[in-house]
Amino acid sequence: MEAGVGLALQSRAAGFGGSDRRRSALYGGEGRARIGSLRVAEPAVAKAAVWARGSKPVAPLRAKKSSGGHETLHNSVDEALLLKRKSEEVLFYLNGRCIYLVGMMGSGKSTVGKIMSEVLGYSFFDSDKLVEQAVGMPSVAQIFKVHSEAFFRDNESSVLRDLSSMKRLVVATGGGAVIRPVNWKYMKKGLGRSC
Ligand SMILES: Nc1ncnc2c1ncn2[C@@H]1O[C@H](COP(=O)(O)OP(=O)(O)O)[C@@H](O)[C@H]1O
Ligand SMILES: O=C(O)C1=C[C@@H](OP(=O)(O)O)[C@@H](O)[C@H](O)C1
Repeated sequence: MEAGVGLALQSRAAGFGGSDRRRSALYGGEGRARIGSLRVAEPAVAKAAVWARGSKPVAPLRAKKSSGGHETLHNSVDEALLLKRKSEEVLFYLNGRCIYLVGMMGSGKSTVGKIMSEVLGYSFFDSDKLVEQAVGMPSVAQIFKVHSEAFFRDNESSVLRDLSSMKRLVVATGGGAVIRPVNWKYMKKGLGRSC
């Protein structure tokens, strides 16, 4: 998810898309990312100018040598703040539509989802937790162990089906949810529901 945030930022810097009005609102007209500051570990990035909101570009930031020898870029930006600003920016366009976060295990879906849901005034659901509650077991690992992965996946699909009829949700899916095509059907149905 960190890379995802970075990508989001890169796409912001490169011109995120959308109307000119929207882009100028996001980037202050210069077509550049106007962000607070950024704390992100990006592989092998030598230098970057970070445009601080409301000021001239700050001096290019020197990459720091990390133990692995790769240069990484660390800035002092609060990703949570960045996510909050991004959520505020997209809220108008969502019109109550749900947000489904997909990604590898441990990529940050739940962490990011909770932050976004607070800003958006949406309900947050972690599909893993809903499956644990539905099955009455304390963890996904236990479900895998006592029942099976297929049993878990069946319940995961049932949870996503139920969520697909709701609105104003941020849903952090399990890393393996994307394996089943039916889950994509449910997520797309959920995305299509607006206020
Ligand atoms: N942007 C981030 N920067 C650093 N650590 C993060 C970030 N997002 C999540 N984490 C950490 O990574 C781990 C997995 O995050 P989590 O949200 O549970 O991932 P997922 O829901 O995709 O499995 C947690 O320990 C969390 O604190
Ligand atoms: O990738 C996977 O197959 C899984 C990822 C986990 O979700 P997180 O991505 O929330 O860790 C959880 O659904 C289960 O352990 C299966």
